[in-house]
Amino acid sequence: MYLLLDLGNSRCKYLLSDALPVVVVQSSEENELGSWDNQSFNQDFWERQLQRFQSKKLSKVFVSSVAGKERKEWLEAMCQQVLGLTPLFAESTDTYVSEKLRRLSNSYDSPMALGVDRWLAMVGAFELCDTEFVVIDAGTAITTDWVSVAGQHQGGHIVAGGRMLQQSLLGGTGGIAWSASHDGELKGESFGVNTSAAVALGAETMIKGYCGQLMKDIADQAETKAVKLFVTGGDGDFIVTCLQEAMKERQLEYSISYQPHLVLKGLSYWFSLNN
Ligand SMILES: Nc1ncnc2c1ncn2[C@@H]1O[C@H](COP(=O)(O)OP(=O)(O)OP(=O)(O)O)[C@@H](O)[C@H]1O
Ligand SMILES: CC(C)(CO)[C@@H](O)C(=O)NCCC(=O)O
Ligand SMILES: [K+]
Repeated sequence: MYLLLDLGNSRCKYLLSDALPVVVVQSSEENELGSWDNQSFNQDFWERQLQRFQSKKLSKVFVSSVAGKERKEWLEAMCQQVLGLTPLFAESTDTYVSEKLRRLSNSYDSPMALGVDRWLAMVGAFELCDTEFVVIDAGTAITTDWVSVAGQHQGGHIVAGGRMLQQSLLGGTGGIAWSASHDGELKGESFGVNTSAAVALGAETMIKGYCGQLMKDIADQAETKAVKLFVTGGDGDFIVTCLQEAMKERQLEYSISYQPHLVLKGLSYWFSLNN
């Protein structure tokens, strides 16, 4: 069995699979899919999470991690201790060659500086279509990446996600935190009439505005009309709604594909084909 881990900023997603690459990432007789909250990387908690894989006859552990070097070393030591295996970490590379021998090219001058979750999500999407595409990963951060028909990464965005937008306000201003602590339920429809609602609805509006501008920029700059939009991440469902609204306003008809496990899918291809 292979254990694939997508270690995000707040959650860790895993897939147990008996074969690589994983074409359809879902729970089945052969595959087990799940996730846990990072719990601030509490040692005991993580040991318990990994212990559940001790009975699975693992041969390899493959990891996508956006954490720093120290955290990777910590995870490596824990996998060695609990599972008796040294995990292999995926990296952003200059080029990825697909199953159909098409090339996906990283646009960064230092390819490894591109977040590996972004690269793997692009790899996952690249294996799903041979058109121009955009990947939006709405997790702790929202990242957007645009890839041409020829597989050239055209660049992207990194934006604070919904929860982070709200937390930065609560953390950065004493008055807002105090007022929010005096709120009960969220009150207001699209405009909040207490602090928590004002902050939450403000964050939603920011994200809606971002999606609207993104659709405008894609419509203006895309090479083709057959752009495919791939959406993933914990807030993916909200992003899908926002993109649909934005497309309706502009009479655009791009297809949207919600792929909750795009990073795990990309991780399985990256290790299966290019390593
Ligand atoms: N149970 C949950 N725990 C934490 N966040 C959640 C949960 N359910 C939905 N979310 C939303 O998902 C977002 C986090 O997304 P995701 O689960 O993709 O996290 P992540 O993998 O840590 O993020 P990233 O991919 O940016 O590292 C949060 O902004 C939050 O709004
Ligand atoms: C932006 C995040 C944090 C999103 O998870 C991750 O992709 C990352 O650490 N990226 C490195 C910076 C970059 O992609 O340019
Ligand atoms: K993300």
